[in-house]
Amino acid sequence: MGTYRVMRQDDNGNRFLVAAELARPEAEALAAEFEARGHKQLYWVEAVPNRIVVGGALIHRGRVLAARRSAPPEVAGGWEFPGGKAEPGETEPEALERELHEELGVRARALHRLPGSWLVRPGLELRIWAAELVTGDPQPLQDHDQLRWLGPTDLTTVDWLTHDREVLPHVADLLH
Ligand SMILES: Nc1nc2c([nH]c(=O)n2[C@H]2C[C@H](O)[C@@H](COP(=O)(O)OP(=O)(O)OP(=O)(O)O)O2)c(=O)[nH]1
Repeated sequence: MGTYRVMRQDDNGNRFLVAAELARPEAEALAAEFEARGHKQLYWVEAVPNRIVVGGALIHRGRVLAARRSAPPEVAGGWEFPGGKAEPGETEPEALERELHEELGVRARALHRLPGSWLVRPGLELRIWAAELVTGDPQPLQDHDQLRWLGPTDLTTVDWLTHDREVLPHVADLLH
C-alpha cells in the first residue's frame, strides 16, 4: 500500500517533484497530460511506500497503557497507543522502543504486531504492536496529558481514536 507521485526531469538531468500523494490512475493521467504538451522534459510516475506510525499496546501486570493526546487539535483529547512515525532505516520495533522512551521515559520491548493496519491520511499508515514494560514508570513527557492503565473490564471506558477501537479485541486477548 502506498501513494504515487509524478516526477519531471529537465534536459540538464535535474529531477523535480511535480505532484505527490496521488492514486495511481491520477498520477498516470497527470504524467500523460504533461508528456502530451511535448516540452523537452521527461515525466514519470513513482510508487512511494507509506510512512509507518507504530503505536504500542504496552502491557504490564495484565493491564495496557492508554494515553490521551494533547496535540494536534484534530486528535487532541482522544486516547491512543503511544508511539510515532518510524524514521528512515528504522525497524518498527526500534521506532516503537525509541518513541516510548521519548514520550513516556520508559524502556519497553516490542513483542509482536497486532492484526490490522489503518490509513491515518494518504501516505501515513498506522500499525499497532504489543509491547512489554522493561523498566520505568510511564510519565506523559511529550504529546500526552494523561495516562491510564486499563484492565480487561475497563478497556473501553476511554474515548479511543477511531482506528484504535478496531484493535481493542486483540488487545483484550493480551490482558489477563
Ligand atoms: N502514535 C499514535 N498515533 C495514532 C494512533 N492512532 C491514530 O489515529 N494515530 C494518528 C495520530 C497522528 O495523526 C498520527 C501519528 O503521529 P504522531 O504525532 O504520533 O507521530 P510522531 O510523534 O512521530 O510525530 P511527528 O512529531 O514526527 O510529527 O497517527 C495511535 O494509536 N498511536
